[in-house]
Amino acid sequence: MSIAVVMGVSGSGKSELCRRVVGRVGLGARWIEGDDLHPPENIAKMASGVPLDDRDRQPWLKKINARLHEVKGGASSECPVLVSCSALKESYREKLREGFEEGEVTFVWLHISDEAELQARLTGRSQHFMPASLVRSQLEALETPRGCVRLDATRPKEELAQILISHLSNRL
Ligand SMILES: Nc1ncnc2c1ncn2[C@@H]1O[C@H](COP(=O)(O)OP(=O)(O)OP(=O)(O)O)[C@@H](O)[C@H]1O
Ligand SMILES: O=C(O)[C@H](O)[C@@H](O)[C@H](O)[C@H](O)CO
Repeated sequence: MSIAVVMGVSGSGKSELCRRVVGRVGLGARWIEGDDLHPPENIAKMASGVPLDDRDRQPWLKKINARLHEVKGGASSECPVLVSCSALKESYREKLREGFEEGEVTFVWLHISDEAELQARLTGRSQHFMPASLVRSQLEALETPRGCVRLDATRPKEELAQILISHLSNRL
């Protein structure tokens, strides 16, 4: 199974990219939205303006990994699975790929370091729990991923979608 974890700080465009791509890379492709798997206390913490710490993120990462194994059990091997998850640290990425074979999980990093742009994106997003005040902590927590597919998150949305689609198509 081909799993692409679309990662990056809050506001980098993970959900937007997955939403655009999932219906266009083959019938049966799946998208797991990492934010949907946070325990309620994590959501409440972020909404109150306090960044998550390593301990908060452990059950969440474990749940995403477990969901991936479930999907693998039921999926056709030709169908890619997209995951949107910040995956900010190397230890988190290790947790996400636990139990998968070498090469089965690809990290696609939406790279952006422009704090003002990220804040503007989060401020412009309605009905979302993540406050723009947490952008700094996200950038501070991020550990540069190695061996990932790196995309410039400031490029137009559709251009990014096309790049990911062609990457996934080449892997099938
Ligand atoms: N390439 C882009 N250029 C300009 N705006 C973008 C781009 N990608 C996403 N956006 C916008 O930025 C905002 C944040 O995008 P999105 O919700 O996809 O980010 P995210 O990384 O999933 O954030 P979070 O981790 O907080 O859920 C949205 O309003 C989205 O439309
Ligand atoms: O690791 C984290 O701190 C979280 O995943 C955050 O990135 C939020 O889930 C997300 O940004 C909110 O949408």
